[in-house]
Formats: sequence, C-alpha cells, structure tokens
Amino acid sequence: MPEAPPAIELRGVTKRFETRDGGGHTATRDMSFTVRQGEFVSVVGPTGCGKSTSLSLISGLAAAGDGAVLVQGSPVTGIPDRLGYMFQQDAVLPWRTVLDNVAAGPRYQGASKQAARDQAKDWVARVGLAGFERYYPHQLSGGMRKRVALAQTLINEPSILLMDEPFGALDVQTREHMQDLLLDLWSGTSAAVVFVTHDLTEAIALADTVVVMTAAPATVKDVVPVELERPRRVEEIRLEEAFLEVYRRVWDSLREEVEITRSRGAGRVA
Ligand SMILES: Nc1ncnc2c1ncn2[C@@H]1O[C@H](COP(=O)(O)OP(=O)(O)OP(=O)(O)O)[C@@H](O)[C@H]1O
Repeated sequence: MPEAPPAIELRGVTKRFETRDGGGHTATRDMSFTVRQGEFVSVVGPTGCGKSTSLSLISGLAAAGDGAVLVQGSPVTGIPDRLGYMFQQDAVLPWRTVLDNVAAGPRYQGASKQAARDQAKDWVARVGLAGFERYYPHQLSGGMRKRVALAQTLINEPSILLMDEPFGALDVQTREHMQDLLLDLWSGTSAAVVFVTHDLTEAIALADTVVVMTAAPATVKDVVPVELERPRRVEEIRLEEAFLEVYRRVWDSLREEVEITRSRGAGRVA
C-alpha cells in the first residue's frame, strides 16, 4: 500500500505581504516542514519572525507565494476540511451560554438543536465545566473561558489543529492545567497539531517535535525531536533531566535568532 501523505507539508514556502507604503514584507522564506497525522509539533521562534503566518498558510487564510502547502497530500486552496484553529483571543460569543457556544459547531454542521446540545453537554463535561452549561462567558474566569474555547474547537473533531499561543494570556498555574487538559483530550484523537508559542517549556512539554524558526523572514532552523514518554504531566515533566536536555538544545538553537531580532530593535523576545 502506498504510504499516506503527511497531514501537513510546507515545501519551500515564501510568503510576501504587500505593505501600506507600497513595498513588501517577506514573512516566510523557503520554509519547509512536515507534520504527520497524530503528531504534535510546536513552533518556536523570535517575536515577529513569521510563526503565525505559517498557520495562516496551512489554514488557507493566506496563499503561499512560492512553494507549496499541502494538507493530506492536496494543495491548500481554501480552508481545509476538519480544520480547527485556536487563537490567544478566544472565539467565545458573549451572548451565548456555555452550552450553546460549544454546540455551535455541530449546529453549523447540520445537527438538530437537541443532538448538538447533547454532544455539547458531553464536551462541556470533558473540559471540566459540568454544571456551568447555562453560564454566560462574562460569568467565567479566563481559564474557564479557555476550556469553553477548547471544547468549541474539539467538538468538531478536527484532524488538523492549529493553535496560536492559545494559553498565552493565562497565569502560569491555569496555563499548566490547560496544557494537561489539551494533552488528555488530544491523546484520544489522531489530530495533527501545530502549536505556536513563545514559551519553550510549553513547547517541549506538549510536543513530539519542536520546530525552531530563524529571525524574520522565518525559515526552519532546527527540528528537535522530543522523545519523552506519554502520558505526560506538564508540572512534573519539566523537572526531568531528559526534558532539560531538550530545553538546552532548543534554546541553543533559538538564542542566536533571538539576539539577531533584539539587535534589530524588536522589543519582545521569545
Ligand atoms: N496580513 C499581513 N499583511 C502585512 N504584513 C503582515 C500580515 N501578516 C503578517 N504580517 C507581517 O509578517 C511578519 C510576521 O508576522 P507573524 O504574525 O507571522 O509573526 P509571529 O512570529 O507569529 O509574531 P509574534 O511572535 O509576535 O506572535 C510581521 O512583520 C507582520 O507584520
């Protein structure tokens, strides 16, 4: 049998945006990496290097200039089927209850109101919010809202899951809970995940592979395997020697790119 194509493949992708002054900005340059079905890939790189742009390319929200972007072996021409996308800013609608926010995906896919609500109830429980079905988003903490957003995304059973600093605004403890929850829920699926983060601990704790990007325009500098056993508990794994070894390797690779970015005057660093 022929081997299945990777879930995601970027082949030599260069993306140039037009700027308001009539010029252009190259966000990615000759970028190549692959993600297997069921693989969790974290992407790290200096601030502004082009990490989010790589997600836009995979999602079909931005078109590649040169090179090719493939999902399940086919060139991306619009939003691929069964794609989930989570941003730092969640997409929870303030005028809908928790249950109806989570039920929105199945409703959109044509499920009856009752069937969508039954499915949503199950997902609300899976993210630890049983009993909060009738609450509105303003009645929830930031971490609880994030749980709603996770349920809202995962209820659609994405086979490709793109996450752009989804836990970036949370305090450290809540963030670790969310990371563990994500790993628990993802482990029951075969979704390919691309997770963009500035937090190296988060990147390594979650991933099978860490892709390190260069300073802008982003290209792949290093691909680091994370051979740590699963299931993982984030607060425990980060203290292990094997984890620290991967951390040192990733940081060694990233440090130079962060310094280049700093020397160009960018404020925030990875
Ligand atoms: N639609 C667009 N039009 C013009 N320029 C863009 C557009 N999207 C991104 N850029 C530019 O491309 C560059 C890379 O942006 P991108 O958001 O991909 O970087 P990033 O690595 O995700 O950033 P950060 O680390 O700050 O989250 C930036 O200079 C940004 O201004």
